[in-house]
Amino acid sequence: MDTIYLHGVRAKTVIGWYDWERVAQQDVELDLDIGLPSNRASASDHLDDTIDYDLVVRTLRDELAQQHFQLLEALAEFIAHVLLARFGAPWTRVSVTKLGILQDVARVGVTIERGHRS
Ligand SMILES: Nc1nc2c(c(=O)[nH]1)N=C([C@H](O)[C@@H](O)CO)CN2
Repeated sequence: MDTIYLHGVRAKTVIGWYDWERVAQQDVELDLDIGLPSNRASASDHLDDTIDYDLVVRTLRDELAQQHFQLLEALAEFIAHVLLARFGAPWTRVSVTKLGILQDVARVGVTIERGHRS
């Protein structure tokens, strides 16, 4: 399966288990591997035959800015659902990272895989 990757995508959302985290948006970093429904674009050289990664980033930033989550797991699930249901990806691996939220821990995050990879 051919894939698109988008690594190090910054987005803003309300995310956190604790009340103090839910008063403002935080920056999160997304690492996305997105399976493509076909490899048609390799031959056709046409954007309509693939998943537009620019549209993926704009869609996710817009959606996340309007949502709120308690856990990184739920945020990752939401993103995976958008990629599978709205963009037609057959498979995705989604990593979501909080930056500098824990003392002396640079990055903490969650990775999930959804769909089927052929
Ligand atoms: N498995 C998880 N553990 C924790 C999460 C989470 O999203 N998944 N979140 C928190 C807090 O929100 C943390 O970011 C700040 O203390 C704690 N544990």
